[in-house]
Amino acid sequence: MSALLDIKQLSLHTENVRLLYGVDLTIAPGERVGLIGESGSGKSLTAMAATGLLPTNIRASGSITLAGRPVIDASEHQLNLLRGSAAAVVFQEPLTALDPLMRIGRQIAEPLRRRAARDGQRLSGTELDAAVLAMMGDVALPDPERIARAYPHEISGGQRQRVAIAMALACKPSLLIADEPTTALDVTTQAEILCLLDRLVRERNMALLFISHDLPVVAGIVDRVVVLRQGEVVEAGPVHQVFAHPQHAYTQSLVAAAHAFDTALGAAP
Ligand SMILES: Nc1ncnc2c1ncn2[C@@H]1O[C@H](COP(=O)(O)OP(=O)(O)OP(=O)(O)O)[C@@H](O)[C@H]1O
Repeated sequence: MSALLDIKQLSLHTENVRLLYGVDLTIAPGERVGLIGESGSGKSLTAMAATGLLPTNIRASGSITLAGRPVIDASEHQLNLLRGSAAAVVFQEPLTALDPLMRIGRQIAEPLRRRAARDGQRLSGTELDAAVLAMMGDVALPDPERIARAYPHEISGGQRQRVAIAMALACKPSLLIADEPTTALDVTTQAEILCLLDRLVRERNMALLFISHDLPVVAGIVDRVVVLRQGEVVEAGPVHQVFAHPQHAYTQSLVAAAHAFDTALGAAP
């Protein structure tokens, strides 16, 4: 089966700094891959490069193919055709994705309308309202009628992340990129959002690129992991294998830290 996302020998650099060195990362349709590494290792830049969202001061070399189309050096028009339908991104901070001055219902309606137009459909106002409420139900937002009328600052952080997920899913992407989607949330809400993503990705048969610095978080949701350190891939493989037998000293330290945390939790009164 041909890859949905195929990154080969991706290097990124600014005028005078190398940020990523020869990264390879492939995701098949429906596959779930974790990209892990410490802060500053290049995880977000890899995701931005995959969707053609790199800051203008960063140059890329190597090759990236998304849904069979080249991404590096693609025009904005070509990238706009890929964004949303081939891949959609959920960011760490949901407010990044939300317009503070627009009601939640309208924000979810916009990608739904665009997706329908792309499929050659024109939704009436009533159909669009119904689709928005259905989408809010899919991401388990409570009291959807009230939240549809609310502004982003009037709902909780966890609810905002559910809205951002709804907006990403409204585009029906083949690949969902989740860039540390639970880091800004408290522990209980983190677990709920992880469960939600896990369920939605399975139900919709989407591929997932899950970015995190936290190996145990990733382990529960992906099939395979790629470990980045200082801009280089140091290890990659099936998640259970990497967890049980980490080969690289850096991965070993991540696994040891996770076990130490579990032990500390087990010992807590
Ligand atoms: N526009 C930019 N110009 C120059 N350097 C940048 C730019 N954006 C990111 N970097 C640098 O590239 C490196 C990788 O950044 P990136 O955001 O991909 O890390 P990350 O692994 O996602 O970290 P975190 O977990 O903290 O989000 C960092 O050293 C960062 O400072």
